[in-house]
Amino acid sequence: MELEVWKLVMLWLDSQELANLAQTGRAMAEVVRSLTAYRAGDVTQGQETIVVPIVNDVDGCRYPNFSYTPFCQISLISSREHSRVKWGLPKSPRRKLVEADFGGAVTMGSTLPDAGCKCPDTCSTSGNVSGNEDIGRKNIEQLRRKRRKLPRCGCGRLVGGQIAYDGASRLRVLTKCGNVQSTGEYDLEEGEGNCSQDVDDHAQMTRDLTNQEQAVVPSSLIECGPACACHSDCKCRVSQHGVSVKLKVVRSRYKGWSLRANQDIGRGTFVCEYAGELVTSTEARERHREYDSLMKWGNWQGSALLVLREHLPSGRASVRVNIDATRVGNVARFINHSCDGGNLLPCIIRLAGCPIPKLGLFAERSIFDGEELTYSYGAGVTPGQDARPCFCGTSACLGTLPSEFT
Ligand SMILES: C[S@@+](CC[C@H](N)C(=O)[O-])C[C@H]1O[C@@H](n2cnc3c(N)ncnc32)[C@H](O)[C@@H]1O
Repeated sequence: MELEVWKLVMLWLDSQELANLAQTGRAMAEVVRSLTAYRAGDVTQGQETIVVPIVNDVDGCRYPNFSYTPFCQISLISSREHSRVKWGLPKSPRRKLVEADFGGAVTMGSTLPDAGCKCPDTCSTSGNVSGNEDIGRKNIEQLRRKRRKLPRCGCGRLVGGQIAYDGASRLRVLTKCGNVQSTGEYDLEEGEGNCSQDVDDHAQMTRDLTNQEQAVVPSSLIECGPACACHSDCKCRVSQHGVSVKLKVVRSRYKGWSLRANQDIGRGTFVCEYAGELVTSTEARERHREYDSLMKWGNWQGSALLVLREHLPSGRASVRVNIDATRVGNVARFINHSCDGGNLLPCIIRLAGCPIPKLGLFAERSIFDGEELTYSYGAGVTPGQDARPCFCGTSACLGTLPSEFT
């Protein structure tokens, strides 16, 4: 069909016009090449402080089709409109990488005024000592004295009250079997449990939260948020500055795109949050159906629709948040599943004054430069009949990807 049109056009053009047309074609090809290079040079399109390159040594696919957003945004389109939008939402304006706008948007009319801290600049919890301050035992007394002058802050804590971050802003890691491993810092405030006490508390807490021994048990923590008085540089806002480590998006042979470390990453380091469109559960179900049918039709790499459920100790879900990063999302949308739980630890993060929790992804162990970043899409989820094959390649591989219709 196209060939016939081309012949028809050529019949109407004289040689000069043909030459002009060829020149225009070359110029347009150049523009397309530079746009492709720009897109492939940084998947974030300049919206993170760190450039994330795209590498493909496998096939001709230059870059993935989606629009980048550093933080979750509320979806303004219905599922019917959504199915007509092929290439994400209109690009969001360049943003300052502090999450005030996200917090502001979702807390409209529902800000919890008393939930935040009143710290003047940066918060004072024992885990939030500046990374430059070397906390040797001999300095503890000195720091204690310094702290007494500052207001005590309730932010930067795990569920249960333990300090969430160490002095270098690393999560005090909760492992897959549910133990906290201290990263070696000291708790400084009087009346606080020591590290071994934390281990016991967390082991108990995670036993309460799940019956599945090997499940990844997301920890839950609270950071300073829109209701707090402290500055955006506060040490209790670790997850609010976008991607924090060097990453790259790499094409893989069997799993489509994947996310890899582009530097060594220390255990407990915040890698990124899972950002995308926040959608209602009805909308999420409609999109799930749409993605399933797209999958049946062809060479589509799959959805990045994540359902975050927070459970009460009884096991009953208390909060459900649907984040769809398929058309609009951040680097987390490239993270593939691993049946052994992978090297990332999902952690529910609440910002003070913001009722919608988000999902942070932390290094569960030391990760080496070039290693693929993975986590489990759903431990204990029984795959349905048309579950897709899993290529995680681990000895724990169950053969199919976890998926459930919720
Ligand atoms: C959130 S996306 C991950 C990025 C995706 N690979 C891409 O190219 O955009 C989830 C999709 O990736 C693919 N995927 C993820 N983990 C996989 C695995 N272990 N084996 C096979 N495919 C996988 C599936 O198609 C899944 O629906």
